[in-house]
This record gives sequence, C-alpha cells and structure tokens, in this order.
Amino acid sequence: MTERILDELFAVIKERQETLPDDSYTASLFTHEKGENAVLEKLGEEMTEVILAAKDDDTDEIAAESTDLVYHLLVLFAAKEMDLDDLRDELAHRR
Ligand SMILES: N=c1c2ncn([C@@H]3O[C@H](COP(=O)(O)OP(=O)(O)OP(=O)(O)O)[C@@H](O)[C@H]3O)c2ncn1[C@@H]1O[C@H](COP(=O)(O)O)[C@@H](O)[C@H]1O
Repeated sequence: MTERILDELFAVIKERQETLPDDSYTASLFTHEKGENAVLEKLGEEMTEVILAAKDDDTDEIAAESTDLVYHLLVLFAAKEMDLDDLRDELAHRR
C-alpha cells in the first residue's frame, strides 16, 4: 500500500468534483438534491456505524466503517475547498 493513499484518494475525489461523471458515487454527493446535507448525513451515519462496530468489538468492521468515514470526510474537505494540508497543519500545530 502506498503511503500517499490519502493524497491519491483526495486527488480522485477532486477530479470527480470537477468532471462529475454520471456513474460516480462521489460525483453524486456533489450534485445531490440535498446539497451539502448529503455528505453531512453520510458522515453522521458512518460515525454511528463505527461506534456500533466498536461496541461489538468487531475490529474488521471498525476498520471498514472508519474507511467509509474518512472517505466522506475527504469529500467534505473537497466540498469546502479545503485540502489535506489543512488537516496536516492542524495536527502539526498540536504536537
Ligand atoms: N473510497 C471510496 C468509498 N468509501 C465508501 N464509499 C461509498 O460510500 C457509500 C457508503 O454507504 P453505506 O455505508 O450506506 O453503504 P451502502 O453500501 O450504500 O449501504 P448499506 O447497505 O451499508 O447501508 C457506498 O456507496 C460506498 O461505495 C466510497 N466510494 C468511493 N470511494 C473511492 O472514491 C473514488 C472515486 O470513486 P467513484 O465515486 O466510484 O467515482 C475511488 O477511488 C473509490 O474507491
């Protein structure tokens, strides 16, 4: 697995945001009739799914749902015209 996988995924998300292919789930989040609420609702759902997986002590499910959560968080960053450096800078600031 490449160390830059988050950057690579974020680049694909930005590309989908620009080109809006019909068959892309990511694009559908940017064009949803609910607007920004579409991704905000998914973030809430995925966070709940992480919590339920944790309550079940199901580490495979925690990893899977956390991956859904991170993906939707990156979609939110793109929607807000932020990028991964905003996250890195904030983390570095706290060291
Ligand atoms: N990493 C992801 C990714 N993670 C999660 N998801 C989608 O997020 C949604 C999660 O929704 P749910 O948890 O509700 O799961 P569900 O399968 O819809 O329904 P349930 O039965 O679980 O309720 C699913 O549709 C997943 O496909 C993702 N969709 C796309 N990507 C990546 O985004 C990039 C662009 O992909 P396209 O959007 O397909 O162009 C590619 O690199 C993809 O791998």
